[in-house]
Amino acid sequence: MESIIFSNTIAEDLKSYLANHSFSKLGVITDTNTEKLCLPLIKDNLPGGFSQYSFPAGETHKNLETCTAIWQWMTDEAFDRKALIINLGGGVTGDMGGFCAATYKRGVRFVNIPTTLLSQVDASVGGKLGVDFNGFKNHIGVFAEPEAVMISEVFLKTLPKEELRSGYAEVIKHGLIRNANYFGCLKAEGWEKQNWREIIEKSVSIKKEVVQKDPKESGLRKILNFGHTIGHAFESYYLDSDRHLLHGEAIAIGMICESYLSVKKSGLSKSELEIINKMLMDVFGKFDFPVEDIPAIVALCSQDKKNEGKTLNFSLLTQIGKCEYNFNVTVEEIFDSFHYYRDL
Ligand SMILES: NC(=O)c1ccc[n+]([C@@H]2O[C@H](COP(=O)([O-])OP(=O)(O)OC[C@H]3O[C@@H](n4cnc5c(N)ncnc54)[C@H](O)[C@@H]3O)[C@@H](O)[C@H]2O)c1
Ligand SMILES: O=C(O)C(=O)C[C@@H](O)[C@H](O)[C@H](O)COP(=O)(O)O
Ligand SMILES: [Zn+2]
Repeated sequence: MESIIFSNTIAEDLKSYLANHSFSKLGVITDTNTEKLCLPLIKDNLPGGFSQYSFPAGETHKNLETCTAIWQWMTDEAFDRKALIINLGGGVTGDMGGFCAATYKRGVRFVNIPTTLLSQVDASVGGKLGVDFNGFKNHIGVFAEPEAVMISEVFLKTLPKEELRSGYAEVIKHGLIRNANYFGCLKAEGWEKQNWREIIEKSVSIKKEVVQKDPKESGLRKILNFGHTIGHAFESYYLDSDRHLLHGEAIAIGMICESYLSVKKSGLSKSELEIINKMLMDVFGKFDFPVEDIPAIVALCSQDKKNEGKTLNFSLLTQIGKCEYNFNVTVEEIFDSFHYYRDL
């Protein structure tokens, strides 16, 4: 598994990391925001002559077209197999930059420097890399580990509040699936004022523990996907619309719908469902969407990676802090969960 370095002095720590690792060329991948806001924090400590590529920020650019541009840049820069790539950005940069590195000339090494809360607590750990394809989330990708992940809260200073909140959805997920005490300590009111260092370290330890036991998601790792079967469907469906949802916002909707399904299918109590709903509604509010959209959103669930054949497999809660996987859910039950959410 990759080494994860928590750093209060990211520029110095990166400099010494690079001094201790040999590479033929250094490439830095950013998006347009992290180029402006994050690269200046480390740039002076990078070796002269590094090459940089920036793609337009946002999920709509997490696709094969952007990968082609990145692979072209690597080719133009004559990166060989001893090159090292640094992915400096959020989950989109980490997933896509990592995917490009892991496939270029069958794989060059890469280091992730996650700059959003979401990517620090979740996306940069566990080696899931990839891009969206024809409306399906992370449909094309590989598992490959970065050489190292360097996490620093300094980047969070410039992060917009809604992006911080998006990351908080994955934090809530970690408590719900694996640690009831952790969930109990998470704030709803005043959620934006927290000890992020403690939260990042706790979430990373939960994610690492699960991934170490099942790196390629043959079983247990599916619990990290709680809220995502339905959440991804919402995220994809509204990607190009004025109802656009951030990843965590979509997962928050997914976690409410899937907690409702957990009452029906995996024994979650109604009282715990209400606790979960209150937490998520207090933090995220209610997402309004037309009833006519429901069939198309439900249809997107059919491409979820946990499914086997036509069987829709969900990861569901048995209680707060415990999640199990491979629950077969019918299309009608998914419809019910959407109506439940709308009626809250
Ligand atoms: N691989 C995994 O295990 C995993 C886990 C969770 C999510 N994901 C993926 O991660 C993506 C979501 O990640 P994300 O929320 O980080 O999205 P993102 O990478 O799009 O970043 C969110 C926004 O914040 C900006 N930004 C990044 N760092 C900043 C900073 N320090 N200051 C100001 N702005 C900054 C970005 O430019 C972008 O506009 C989704 O594609 C999701 O599927 C992957
Ligand atoms: O690491 C995992 O495993 C996860 O499922 C973490 C999720 O938060 C993340 O969004 C992941 O990218 C989803 O993966 P996918 O296999 O459903 O595309
Ligand atoms: Zn996620």
